[in-house]
Amino acid sequence: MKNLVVFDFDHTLVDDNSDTWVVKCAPDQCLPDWLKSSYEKGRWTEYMGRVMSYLGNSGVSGDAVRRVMESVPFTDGMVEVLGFIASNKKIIDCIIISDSNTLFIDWILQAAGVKGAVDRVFTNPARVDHRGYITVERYHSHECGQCPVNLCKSKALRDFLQSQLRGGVQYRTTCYVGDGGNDLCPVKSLQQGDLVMPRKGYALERLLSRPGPEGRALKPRVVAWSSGLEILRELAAVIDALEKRVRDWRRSLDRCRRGGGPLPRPFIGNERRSDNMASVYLRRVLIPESVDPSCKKILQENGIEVTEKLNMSKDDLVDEIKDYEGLVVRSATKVTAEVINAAENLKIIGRAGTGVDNVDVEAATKKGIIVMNTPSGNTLSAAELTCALILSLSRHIPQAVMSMKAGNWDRKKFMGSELYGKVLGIVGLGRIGKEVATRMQSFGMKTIGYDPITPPEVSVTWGVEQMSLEQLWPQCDYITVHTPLMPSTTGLLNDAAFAKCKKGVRVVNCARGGIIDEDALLRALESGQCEGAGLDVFAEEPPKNQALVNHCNVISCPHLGASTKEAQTRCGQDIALQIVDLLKGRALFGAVNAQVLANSFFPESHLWIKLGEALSAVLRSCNTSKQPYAQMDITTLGGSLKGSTDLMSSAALVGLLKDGSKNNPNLVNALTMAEEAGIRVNRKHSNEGQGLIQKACVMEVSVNGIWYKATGSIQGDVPVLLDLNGSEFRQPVPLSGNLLFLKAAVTPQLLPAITGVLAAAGLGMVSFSASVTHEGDQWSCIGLSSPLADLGALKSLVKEVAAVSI
Ligand SMILES: NC(=O)C1=CN([C@@H]2O[C@H](COP(=O)(O)OP(=O)(O)OC[C@H]3O[C@@H](n4cnc5c(N)ncnc54)[C@H](O)[C@@H]3O)[C@@H](O)[C@H]2O)C=CC1
Ligand SMILES: O=C(O)C(=O)COP(=O)(O)O
Repeated sequence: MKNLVVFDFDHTLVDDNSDTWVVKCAPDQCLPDWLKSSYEKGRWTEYMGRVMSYLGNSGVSGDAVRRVMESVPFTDGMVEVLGFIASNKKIIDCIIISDSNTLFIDWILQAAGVKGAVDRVFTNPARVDHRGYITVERYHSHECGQCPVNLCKSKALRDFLQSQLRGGVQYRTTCYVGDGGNDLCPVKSLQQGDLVMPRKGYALERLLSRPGPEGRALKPRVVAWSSGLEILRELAAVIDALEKRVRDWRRSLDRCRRGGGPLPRPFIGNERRSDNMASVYLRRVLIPESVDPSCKKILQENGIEVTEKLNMSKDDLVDEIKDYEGLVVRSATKVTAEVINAAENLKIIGRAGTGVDNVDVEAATKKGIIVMNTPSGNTLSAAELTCALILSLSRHIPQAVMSMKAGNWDRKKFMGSELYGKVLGIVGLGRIGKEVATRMQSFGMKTIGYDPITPPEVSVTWGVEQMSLEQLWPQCDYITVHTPLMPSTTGLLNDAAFAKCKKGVRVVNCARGGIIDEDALLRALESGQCEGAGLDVFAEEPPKNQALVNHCNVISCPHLGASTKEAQTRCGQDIALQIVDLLKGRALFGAVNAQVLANSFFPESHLWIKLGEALSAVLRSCNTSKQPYAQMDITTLGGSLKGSTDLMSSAALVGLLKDGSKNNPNLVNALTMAEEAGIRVNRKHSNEGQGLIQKACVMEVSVNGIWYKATGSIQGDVPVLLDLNGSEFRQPVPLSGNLLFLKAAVTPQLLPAITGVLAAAGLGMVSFSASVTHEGDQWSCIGLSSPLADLGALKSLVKEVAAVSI
């Protein structure tokens, strides 16, 4: 039996509203007032029709709209969720029911390469008409009094379920993931055993948590989510439950075979784990600091041996790490290049938290070790501590507490100032920066900020106006930093920046020591340019130099941003589950250095990885000079390989670099190793398949100015060669086994002479393919029962010979 996942689109799969995103195409990126005010409640599709006509009339082409739509951001973790669904298609069907339109959804899914996860989309039909304008129509008419006129999601879902039932498909569990008020109607029709996943902080969650009938009468289980990881976990649990059923069923079958029980009913389900190349073997994990116990428990429940050894010195860690395939740390453990290079077996470094500045990610990548963190587990706790420090600075709470404990009652000394109406500058508008902004706005603070990546039109939707740092410094009463520690953020707030600030500015650092230059801060505090600082983090932890900590206007904490029960539980669980998901080949979440692996969880991707490796093995064998490679060009062809170019390039490099390199190349380090070996890598995708071949990979390598080229594809479950060095194989050559490639002018004597050599070596011919003749020569590929050890005897018969075992 299958499971069904139903997604809303806007603010669920994507982190914005695709219909309002389209305004970015409009002249000056805004719509005229007459158009905006023409919206009538419940008649959104008609309004969108007018918006699209307006865009058409303004000269905005369908292609221009498509380009803008392709930039709509996916919600955190949703691409991974879709990847997971795509790799479990045998047991998960997935549909989208949305008030957007067919064009937008299609473009956005296609651009992210996740369309394969979705079986059906129920939304307003849209098309580009003969004028090049986009037109949108209502999805259907319905009689539900509670939904907008164009779409009742409940009816769409009911109709789909009924038509599936007619086709013999009944779902075991339906999981509905949504955010908005119009998701309430379908959710009410779900049954016991189903699951509703409302997005945290959005209308659906509020409606479901009301004490009224909506919340109470609901039959399905409700689990709120804020990132795709939580959805992934629920879906993974559904699959685990299914796998348990498979195990139980097998046991019953065994019993029956031994004559001990009735024949169990046939079981239909996905008994095969996705066998992609990202699956990693992990037996032992070391935890050298205090990580929530749930981490150890989850890892152990999944058959991993866990050793906790706290307070290890650097040398102890260098000694100890050799025996482990996994390492889980927080911020105190410094995972230096020395530690990494001593870690002979290490495959994963898990950071139960956000910042990875304590891990030498570059050294890990070079060694092919995956580094992953739990990016959202402690966001709220860090944001709350930041707010607490801002409040404490404004009212001198810590100093007043200390004074009272010393027996004083000093009301004058601790005169504060209100936050209301003050300006808070937020440098770094990522997860934590955003949460700080929305919380401090409730105190009436004006929030301004700077972030080189977060678009101003996005931050403005949560009340933060962006500007340059030059403009920001002089306006702020308070400044808080929320960037990672990197060369570009080290000393971001330094003497020069303090000089530009308002006299009496107060600063908070809950991100990383060093983002605010500590010496400059002390000077600013002493001169009165800075009136107070709230510090949770220090350049050196614990700080040996106590000058800042001891300053009367500094309030400080020993790196407590993530130290809440909730954050620790989330981070501990998240990192363990992420490791388990990776081991089981389900999904890759939170990797900071192995994004290329994320695509390896899509169906068929393991075959494409195999093809990349096989093509490079063929080309490697052609390079008889054994000179180093200067360049590799990879082109993927065909729409469905869009998004797989990087993965295929890394796979091809793995194949190319395997020869003669000391380090083991893998998908994580292939690109870095190629760079080190001086190989220029060019990656390209073209949506056009070549001739009849709709999906293919073309790989070319150059050695000493000579180019070798192979084109391959997948047929059934097998990588095949279509073309070698310009000679086309009309009958594709399966790339497996012991293969002999020969280039020669076609003569009647050639084949008997070759078979004679093979027979003399005691080898049988398993297969034979020949290319079309190219410039008088033909490439042949002979499959052999065993590898031919000595190619010498063939060299006198042919122009080129290469042997490879795949
Ligand atoms: N005190 C504590 O216990 C905790 C500290 N942290 C620290 O907070 C940092 C931020 O965490 P998140 O918000 O989750 O990360 P995030 O990745 O969501 O946001 C960081 C933002 O900084 C921006 N940024 C990068 N360079 C910048 C620059 N030069 N100027 C301005 N902005 C820049 C990025 O574009 C990004 O939007 C982490 O890197 C970590 O070091 C995180 C959790 C707990
Ligand atoms: O997650 C982060 O970046 C933090 O700074 C939290 O560090 P911790 O896990 O508390 O050592």
